[in-house]
Amino acid sequence: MEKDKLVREAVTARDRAYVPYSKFQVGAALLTKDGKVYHGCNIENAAYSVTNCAERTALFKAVSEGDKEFSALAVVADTKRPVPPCGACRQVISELCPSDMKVYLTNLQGDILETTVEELLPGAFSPGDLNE
Ligand SMILES: O=c1ccn([C@H]2C[C@H](O)[C@@H](CO)O2)c(=O)[nH]1
Ligand SMILES: [Zn+2]
Repeated sequence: MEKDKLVREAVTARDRAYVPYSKFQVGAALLTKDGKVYHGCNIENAAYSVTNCAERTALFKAVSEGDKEFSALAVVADTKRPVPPCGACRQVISELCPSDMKVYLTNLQGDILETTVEELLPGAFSPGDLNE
């Protein structure tokens, strides 16, 4: 799938954000190796800290449906610069996606920062560090 199409999917996902507190809508679109797209939006809570970000929503939806092979992720918000994922999402992305996978960080003005999982969290704590 083309980058621009995946970004448009993320914009669609963003419209479904549940953000009564921050009013800051974020959307994500996660492409699987076999061409399926999982949408994610941020979902807030009156107990603020249990909010789930758009990126983790998309990843958790995919894994819970049995998908675990991913080829790209797009994220969008109404930010001046392409929206940077938070630290928690970087950790989860790095656990579940290949390190060389493309991540498209975007905003509503159409700026796109093309990065990779490894660049988002270099030296991430990973399953191999558990010494099992
Ligand atoms: O990359 C990001 C950054 C922030 N948020 C959400 C969390 C919260 O609902 C709101 C403000 O931080 O934006 C995301 O979903 N993804
Ligand atoms: Zn996050």
